[in-house]
Amino acid sequence: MTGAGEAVSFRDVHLTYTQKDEAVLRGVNLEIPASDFCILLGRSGTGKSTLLRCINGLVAPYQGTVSVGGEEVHTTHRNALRNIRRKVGMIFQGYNLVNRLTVMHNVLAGILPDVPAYRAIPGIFTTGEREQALSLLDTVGLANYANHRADQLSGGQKQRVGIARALAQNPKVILADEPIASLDPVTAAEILDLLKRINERDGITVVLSLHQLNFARTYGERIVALLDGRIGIDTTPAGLSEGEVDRIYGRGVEKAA
Ligand SMILES: Nc1ncnc2c1ncn2[C@@H]1O[C@H](COP(=O)(O)OP(=O)(O)OP(=O)(O)O)[C@@H](O)[C@H]1O
Repeated sequence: MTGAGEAVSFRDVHLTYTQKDEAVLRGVNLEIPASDFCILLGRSGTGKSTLLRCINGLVAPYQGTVSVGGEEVHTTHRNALRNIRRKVGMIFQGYNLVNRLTVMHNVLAGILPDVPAYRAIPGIFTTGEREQALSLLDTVGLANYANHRADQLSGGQKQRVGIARALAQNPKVILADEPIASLDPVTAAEILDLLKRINERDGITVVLSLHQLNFARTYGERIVALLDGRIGIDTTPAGLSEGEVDRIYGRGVEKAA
């Protein structure tokens, strides 16, 4: 289990991609306690991916600080960033698997930063590492697919491999950027069930962006939404009123859904 305290913290974070455009994040303050299951909503282009990418240091704010487990992400120390990235697993809408590799090798990719170069480059793994990967494939329900090529899997199965790969790095936090956007509703619910189970079983903090309100309400413990570059809504599923939904998406979305 992760310890008590904040898993992820944003303090007055401002971020821009180009000098000429308005900043995407304009004073984000957000504290996500360890073991939270936090769902991030917001219209397209409001900066959900950007916010998630700040947490593992893929993009950097020009003002403010982001911390993971109390450590600042954007410091000048490369080792600090490397350590934080090991604590933060990421899963993606497009899965980001290596299609020509087996399911097993895709999962083992999660531990590559911890494997010495003489084994990492030729892809040599110990029996213990393979057993651990197989156990994670069992966790995500794909133990029988270890030797299949990744491109032989369905979308839902690919996302399960993505989750197993993230788990392989033994993360404290999992970030999921629209992990169900390409999946049918039944498969999407299965993936969210799996993430929830991992969150509850291992105490891993999960932060995920979604566009589906029904799923946000069913699975979220906490729902936050980006409005005008800030966290404009921070509530629970029960607290997500029609008025709040209108503030996020514009009027009438709930009635149209
Ligand atoms: N690499 C980049 N270079 C320049 N601008 C970018 C870059 N990535 C994102 N942006 C811009 O930053 C803003 C926020 O993008 P972001 O992808 O974070 O939004 P989002 O809320 O995740 O959108 P969606 O729901 O459509 O995935 C958008 O205006 C986008 O065009």
